[in-house]
Amino acid sequence: MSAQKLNAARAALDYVEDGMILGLGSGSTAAEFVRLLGAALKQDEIAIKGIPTSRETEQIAREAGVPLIPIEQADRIDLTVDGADEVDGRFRLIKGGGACLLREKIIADASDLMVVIIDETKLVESLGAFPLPVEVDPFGFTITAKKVFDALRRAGVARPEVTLRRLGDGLEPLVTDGGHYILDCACGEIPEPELAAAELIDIPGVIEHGLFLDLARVVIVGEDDGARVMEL
Ligand SMILES: O=C(CO)[C@H](O)[C@H](O)COP(=O)(O)O
Repeated sequence: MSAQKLNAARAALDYVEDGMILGLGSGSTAAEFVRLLGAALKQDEIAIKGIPTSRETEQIAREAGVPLIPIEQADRIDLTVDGADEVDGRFRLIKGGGACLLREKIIADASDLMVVIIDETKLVESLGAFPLPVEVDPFGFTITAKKVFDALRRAGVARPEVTLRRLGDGLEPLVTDGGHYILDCACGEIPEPELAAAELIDIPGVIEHGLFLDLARVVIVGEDDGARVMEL
């Protein structure tokens, strides 16, 4: 775990208050937050209820002693703390490097506040160097992949490359917690993220995409010896 990720995760604890329902993000930075949260709950006299964004985070939360509730028991979520693959100056994000984007977006969208925790490498001038993950139904995914390519072209991406994400052995497709596939879309740059988002979500086989627009209100950038908190 890098010091920057750890420092970002630690700074996010300041946003946690007694009685909150918390969305627990996925990925290595969010996992660190969950572990620190578990340790803080043992020390402080506060109680929270967590809702994990992935099976992996659920496991980490259980090991850390963070109490969990099923999402169906919450009609709203106070705060979500999650990582990101890229963050631009308008707090627009690419997420889904860990293939958890659907649950992450459902939970972020249901939250009063989304706090994003990242290291300095995730800050970008414009989105798209990190391949955009698009979660699709396995049925007809080759047709959906062509439609995704066309949609990205219409959104101004010059030469998108759309690749099915596979497991480490390179043979089997990766299957998400929700039973879907991931298409990784190398774009280089996404000139108009809002247009790309609108085009992608219009495709029948697309379940969700990794562009998180107008969701994050706080970005905490971990540095080597602390953290910088930015609020919109
Ligand atoms: O979107 C995600 C998972 O779907 C993660 O938040 C993202 O990939 C960042 O991960 P890490 O903190 O390990 O760099």
